[in-house]
Amino acid sequence: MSTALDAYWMPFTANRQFKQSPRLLTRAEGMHYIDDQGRQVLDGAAGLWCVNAGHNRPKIVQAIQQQAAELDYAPPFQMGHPKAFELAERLVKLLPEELTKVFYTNSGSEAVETALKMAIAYHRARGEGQRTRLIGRERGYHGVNFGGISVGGISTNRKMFGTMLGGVDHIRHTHDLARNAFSIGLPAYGAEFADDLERVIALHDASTIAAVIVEPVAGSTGVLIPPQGYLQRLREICDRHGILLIFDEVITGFGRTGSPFAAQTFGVVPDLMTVAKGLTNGCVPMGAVFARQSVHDVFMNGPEHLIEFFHGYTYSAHPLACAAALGTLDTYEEDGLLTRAAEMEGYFAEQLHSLKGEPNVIDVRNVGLVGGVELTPIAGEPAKRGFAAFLDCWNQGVLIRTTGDTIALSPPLIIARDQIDQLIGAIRTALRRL
Ligand SMILES: Cc1ncc(COP(=O)(O)O)c(CNc2cccc(C(=O)O)c2)c1O
Repeated sequence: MSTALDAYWMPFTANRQFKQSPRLLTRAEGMHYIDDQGRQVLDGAAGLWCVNAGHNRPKIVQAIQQQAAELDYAPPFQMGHPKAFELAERLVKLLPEELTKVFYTNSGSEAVETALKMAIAYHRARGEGQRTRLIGRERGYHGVNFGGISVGGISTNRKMFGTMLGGVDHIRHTHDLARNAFSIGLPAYGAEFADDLERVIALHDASTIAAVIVEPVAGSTGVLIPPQGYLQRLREICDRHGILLIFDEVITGFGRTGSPFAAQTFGVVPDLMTVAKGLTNGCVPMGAVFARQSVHDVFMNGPEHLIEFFHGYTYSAHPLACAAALGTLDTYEEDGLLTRAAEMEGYFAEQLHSLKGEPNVIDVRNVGLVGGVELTPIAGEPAKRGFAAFLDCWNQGVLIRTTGDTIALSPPLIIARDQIDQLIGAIRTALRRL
């Protein structure tokens, strides 16, 4: 099948290189893709960190098919449909009890923009409208909209887009190769890195700061695992200064770290939480912001006929997305997937860390069913070794993600031991050839 490739301008892709040698996926089932050559490819990336239940799960497919035939679209402004409310009630039951409200979006980037706006509007509603500054973290990834790249800390995601990135600052990242290389699970050193927030607060004064946003596990930058005690310290500092803490759980949400959410894995409850990806098992675009009752209630003042929060999207709470999410939660619950990463963590870590000592491996990091293998960059050609590893694994029939010179693994949570062996074996073979 020869598909014309010219018109589609692809996202986050080396378009010219791809179109010279395209990689097209045509089907998927369970742990595998089928490419346009009929090759079976093991999915070591859950698509893009999102297909947590594995591909083409029947309950999800049926839910989408049925919904499309019943109610194709319902306006979410001043109108509703039952599944939007049913889904919100089910999601809240999976969350830490403090998080009781669900605001729907259509992606992780939109969830981040929503949370940032919600944080600033919250302080205004409390009479502290001067709290407009947002604090992100170096190496953070919070999607690609202007708010997300402003609080984000990856220069390649920011440098092309001008100066609309004001009103933010960043705390330092938590990567510490010197002390924490090859840590199994949470690194022992680095809780004190959270104290960098006190430096930023001293510079700007807490009275000007609305929120801090971090990924509990920094995914896109190359899987940085939070040092023991680090997130707890961030929480304490935010509480001390009346600053909202936002956990961006677009990647860690829905079982990735061994609990439904990283907040539960690490025992720290944020004030706002952003999710997407695993929310619908990647099948229909959807995101959400989970909020504490205390945040929500500050908005619920004034005349009852007035809109309390002037924000939302045409496709918020889309019926197809809600149906997909409900089918996804059914599948997670039936297969015990929201805690299976905790059961598989030990074996996954054992196999992943067996890569220590392979050529150019300078660190291995893991928690739950997410892992990072950091490689020595080729001098003067950053990311080239990483991409070569990706291509070599692809040619072996295994899909991995690489970010810079780090291999990022986030397989569907249904992965079996022999498939973990296949995944790690393909990486080992690739590393010995690079
Ligand atoms: C923490 C976090 N926040 C927001 C987003 C944005 O979500 P949307 O893409 O749905 O707008 C993300 C998305 N993260 C993401 C998306 C695509 C690829 C990769 C990768 O690291 O290979 C990571 C993310 O990881």
